Amino acid sequence: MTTTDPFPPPDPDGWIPDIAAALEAAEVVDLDKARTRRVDPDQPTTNTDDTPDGDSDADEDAESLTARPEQVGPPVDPPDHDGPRPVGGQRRVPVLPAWAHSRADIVATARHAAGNAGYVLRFHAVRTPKYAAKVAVWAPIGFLRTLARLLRWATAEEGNWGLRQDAARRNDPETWLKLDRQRQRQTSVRWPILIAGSTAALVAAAVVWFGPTPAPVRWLAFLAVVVACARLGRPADRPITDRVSAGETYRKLTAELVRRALTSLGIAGINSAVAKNPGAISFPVEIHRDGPGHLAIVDLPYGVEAGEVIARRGRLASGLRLPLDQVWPDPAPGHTGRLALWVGYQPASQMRQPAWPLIRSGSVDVFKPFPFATTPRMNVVTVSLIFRNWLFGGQPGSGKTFALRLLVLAAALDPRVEIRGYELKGVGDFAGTAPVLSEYGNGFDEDTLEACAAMLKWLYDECRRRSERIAFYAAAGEAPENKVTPELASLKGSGLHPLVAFIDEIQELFHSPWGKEAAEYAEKVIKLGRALGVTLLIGTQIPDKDSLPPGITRNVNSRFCLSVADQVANDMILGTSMYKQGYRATVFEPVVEAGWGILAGFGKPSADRSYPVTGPELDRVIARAVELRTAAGTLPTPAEQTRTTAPAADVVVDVAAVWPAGEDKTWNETLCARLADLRPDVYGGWESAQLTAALKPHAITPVDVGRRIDGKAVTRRGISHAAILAVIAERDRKRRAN
Ligand SMILES: Nc1ncnc2c1ncn2[C@@H]1O[C@H](COP(=O)(O)OP(=O)(O)OP(=O)(O)O)[C@@H](O)[C@H]1O
Repeated sequence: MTTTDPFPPPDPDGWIPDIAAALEAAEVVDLDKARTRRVDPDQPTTNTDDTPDGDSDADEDAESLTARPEQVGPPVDPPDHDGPRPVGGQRRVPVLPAWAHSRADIVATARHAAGNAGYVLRFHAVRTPKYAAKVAVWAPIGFLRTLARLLRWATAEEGNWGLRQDAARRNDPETWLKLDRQRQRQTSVRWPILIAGSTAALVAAAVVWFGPTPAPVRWLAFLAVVVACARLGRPADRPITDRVSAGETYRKLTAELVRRALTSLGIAGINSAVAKNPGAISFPVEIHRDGPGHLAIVDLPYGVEAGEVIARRGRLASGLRLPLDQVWPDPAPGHTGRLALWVGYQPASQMRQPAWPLIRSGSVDVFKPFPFATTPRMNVVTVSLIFRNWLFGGQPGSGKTFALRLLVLAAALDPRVEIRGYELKGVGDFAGTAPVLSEYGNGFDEDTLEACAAMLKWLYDECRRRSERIAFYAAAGEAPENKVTPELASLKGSGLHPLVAFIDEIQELFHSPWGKEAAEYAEKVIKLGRALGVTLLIGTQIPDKDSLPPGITRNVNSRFCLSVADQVANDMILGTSMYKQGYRATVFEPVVEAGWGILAGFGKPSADRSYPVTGPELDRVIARAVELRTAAGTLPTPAEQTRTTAPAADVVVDVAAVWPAGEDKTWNETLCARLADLRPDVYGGWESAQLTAALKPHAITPVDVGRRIDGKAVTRRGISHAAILAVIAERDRKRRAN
């Protein structure tokens, strides 16, 4: 049966039903025929429109099924006003509206309102000259028009004059005289009122203008009068201000919009169910405001899983006509066919993320959760370090180093935690945290890689030592479950204080000659260390099986997958079939959406953005961590600290940076002087021999460079530009190959 809906679907762009079009489309219904056509309420409605993606939101609107006895939840689109609704039935309206449920929600709503107000203000501010011109033209007209109206009112001729003329035409002097007397009576009252009113207005104006009124008040009053005159003088169809036609790219989430988007996904289960029964997609709760956006809880047709929709997030966003990062589908609690679709007021990339709450104050207890990221709704996501191992994966520029470093900063704020780590990229991303690190290495030279592998072996030995200690305390009844407890972690001399070790860009290690052995130790540490207070944090940009052995990926219990290029990388980091289930970090763009990733291991996986802490903020956190550790007596002294490489100076890159333009060979001493200017703390006082020694590990050999000085030929030690460029090119090639 095909029925003609007299009311077409709302205009998808404006969401205002086109009433004229609806009236045109209306047809006269023969009631008798319509009654015989009426469906047996117990029979499912059939639809001959068998195109799965047909114009379903026009013909198959569950909300218009008034004849159906089945009640599919409460109304899905609440009215725009927040007026009282009847209480009773099966569901009670929450006492507080959804936007007032938490401080974060209130702040988000207020921020959204303030953002809108700001937009309107800016909109009008740039048009001020245009408004001023309009006011200048219309104000005198309005003034004269008002004057004429007042005079007309005082003479009381309006209406009366016409009636008197009529009486005169009918030769009815009695009526004429009566009307004239009435006019005279009215004018005798109105003229004094007008004269007194005008005088009072003039006096008030003079007082305001010439009196002791502050200048801003005076000008405001003048402006108010002028604008009022302009309003009275403007043509009825020409407002002074322009209409604010469009603000942000936000549109209210409605059931119709959700239904259209879901039916456009091409999921056979949804389309066939909706074709048979338009109420197959239902909304158990009203669509409501939730933080800085709207939330729709959707019950999908029987047999369709929320994961199937989540996996098609891009198509869903297309169906909603919104940017991808404004549309956040998630599985909802209840059953697997329940979807929580949250649509933000703005794309997430345009929302301002609050600062990490621990930058200014506070410490961390690694046995308790601490803030790590925010959700698209700007809710805080907390994570923990103890009894966990972490894997961070993502392509270059996805923000994995920042995310990993955030955990190191959190660990630094718990003075009990011993921290050791290596960054194998060699750019000094962790150099700022060095004061609190017991062991630190930076670089991808052989010494650093060997030291990093040695740290993993040391961690494994430490795990063995710790397991003996745990056995001892368990026997004494102090380690229930044979795990480190907060008491044991705090007990000086227990040897069971929390230990956090990090390795960023670990693929460099696994590809090195120490890779095989290191992978074995890493896997053992991950398996053994968890209960013993040893936490390993790993970051990698190449999650294939050579760069990240499966034994490691299988055993880590906390994962943060930032932007990745493909399904394989996604599932290597998050675990098998996560991509299929709809957890796809491929949707994030590197750099643009840096810091966004799928966090798994803390309940339901979710898309979150880690807090970026860098520069002075990072220094601030480390300064506080140093204070805490000094007070607790756990700050590693320089003598205790192991440093395998000079921090954060890559001599090859630095030589390339200071190379004199246009020269293909240059003296070492020229370079040393320039290097000292670039980084006085690292290269200050370097001489030619030192530079030669520093470049030797990179296979850059010195050459003799001849110059003419004061007419004499002088030959000294130098370097060829080509050698430097070759080393850099080789590094780039290796990185790309990785
Ligand atoms: N949570 C975040 N929020 C906003 N911007 C971020 C965030 N994390 C990182 N960024 C930005 O992304 C840039 C790259 O971050 P990061 O160095 O952590 O990436 P990466 O994945 O380690 O890349 P690479 O492997 O190239 O070093 C940073 O310089 C920073 O500007």
